[in-house]
Amino acid sequence: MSKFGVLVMGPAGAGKSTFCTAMIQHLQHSKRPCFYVNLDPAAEDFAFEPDIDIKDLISLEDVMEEMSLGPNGGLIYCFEFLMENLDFLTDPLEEVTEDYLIIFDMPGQIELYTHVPILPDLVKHLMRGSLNINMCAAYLLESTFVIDRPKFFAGTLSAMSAMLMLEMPHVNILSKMDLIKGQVAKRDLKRFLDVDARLADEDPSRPVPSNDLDVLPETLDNTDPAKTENVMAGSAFYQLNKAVARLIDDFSLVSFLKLDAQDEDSVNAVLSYIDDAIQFHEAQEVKEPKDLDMDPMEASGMDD
Ligand SMILES: Nc1nc2c(ncn2[C@@H]2O[C@H](COP(=O)(O)OP(=O)(O)OP(=O)(O)O)[C@@H](O)[C@H]2O)c(=O)[nH]1
Repeated sequence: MSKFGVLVMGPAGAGKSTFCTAMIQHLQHSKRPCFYVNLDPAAEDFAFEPDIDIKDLISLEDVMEEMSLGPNGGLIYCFEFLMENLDFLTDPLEEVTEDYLIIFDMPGQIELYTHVPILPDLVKHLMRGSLNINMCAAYLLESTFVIDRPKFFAGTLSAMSAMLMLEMPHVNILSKMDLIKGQVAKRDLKRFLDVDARLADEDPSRPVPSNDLDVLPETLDNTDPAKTENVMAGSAFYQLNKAVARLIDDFSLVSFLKLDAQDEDSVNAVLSYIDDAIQFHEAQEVKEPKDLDMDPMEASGMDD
């Protein structure tokens, strides 16, 4: 029997916990069970009480105080401690059935996704060990980053780095779409997302490409003389930006879904992509005849 889960990741403040809350609410409205796992040892004030909370094992505050570590070193220590005490996760997760969506709310320190091998080891344990969880990652970036393109490219690269490191299906998400207000910002977003974005406006569930090489020359604000120097064609900085954009573009590695956590249709659209990535519905369909208490011969059509 498989289990199904999503690892909600992204930089600090990207809207991970808000998205988890919106997903739990939406799943409840749809009468789907979910199991909420908080893996942020610094998180407080949950809208929904987690079913597993890493803070019951170890808290960042205690580690920082007792080990005299800073927030990043403390977080790595907490995850190393979790890896030494995996039963804390495994035992309760063993009980979760295949109709549940397991939501893992992750910390925002980007180091965890890019610098150390802890997360790949944890993901391997969840996906390949006895738990056998079909998982995907949901990587959130703030949509307002699109207006500040160097920030957006950096964010896109960090999403790509997490994708390469974790080797699991990824759903990349532009969060806080409600903040994209005003004609300039909307035009910026639309131009940035180009043709597919216009299609995505018609179908909010359609993923949109992460980048568009045509917008790159405007990557930097040309009203700022200091920055304008960098935009000059041929400058090393410009060429580097262009090469990075082309690399991402050529491999079509990163595309984004749009999310407004306050809009249930938007949450539903993102959830559909997550369900597809983990093949949630296929497993439920297989399960249906058993649920309906059908004769196995009848269910398989062998009595015809
Ligand atoms: N306008 C708007 N604000 C949002 C949205 N999602 C989150 N926020 C706000 O963004 C801030 C950060 O949101 P969180 O959900 O705590 O972000 P996080 O990624 O879990 O943050 P860390 O746990 O610090 O990594 C909060 O003030 C939220 O209210 C959204 O869709 N729209």
